[in-house]
Amino acid sequence: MELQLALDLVNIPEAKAVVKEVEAYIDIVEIGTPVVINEGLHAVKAMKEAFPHLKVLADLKIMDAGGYEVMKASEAGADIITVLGVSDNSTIHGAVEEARKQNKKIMVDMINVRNMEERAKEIDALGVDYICVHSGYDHQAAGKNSFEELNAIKRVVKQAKTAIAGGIKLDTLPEVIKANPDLVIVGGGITGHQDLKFAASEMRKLVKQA
Ligand SMILES: O=C(CO)[C@H](O)[C@H](O)COP(=O)(O)O
Repeated sequence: MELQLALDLVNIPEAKAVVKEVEAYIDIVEIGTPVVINEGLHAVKAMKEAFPHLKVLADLKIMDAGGYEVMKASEAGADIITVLGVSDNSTIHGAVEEARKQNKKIMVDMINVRNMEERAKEIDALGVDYICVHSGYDHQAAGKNSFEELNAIKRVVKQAKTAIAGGIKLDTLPEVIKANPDLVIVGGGITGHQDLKFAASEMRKLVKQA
């Protein structure tokens, strides 16, 4: 099981400073959607240049023009790029095709997908690398999480790795781990903790024990 740090509410220097503190405990660093909106793909490039040993995920949440967007993120140095599960199959197909050319990976974010099992099965057949259940900030504010959705996709996904994101904290991580995802994505559970190193190292211990 791997641990991904999501960086959402920071600029490029702040993002680098956070990663410097916790780089020993994480497998993947995510340049979150708000960072890409604020800073552009320069943020991906800057992170890859600063931490070439870490995998960098560009959380573009692609909804259209899958091939083109994946090409641009790849040029910036992203190793993994996100596409939305609610997008058209042709978008996901284009993203996967381009990722194969560039030797990159595609993660499909299942945020706001309603027919979770059925859609996860279809997306798995499109050859994506990760399928990620996700309660976004607006759902989290309404007290929701994706723990049940993880069990749902685990029942049907045969090829892709499974991942979960959205409001995971040190105290809820053990429950998440019970469902055995391949990847756990944590943002505020690390960046909002008073001791970043402690939170990241404890999370790593739990994730690697599983
Ligand atoms: O993609 C995101 C929001 O859309 C976040 O990166 C993801 O939810 C992880 O962050 P957190 O653990 O703070 O919820």
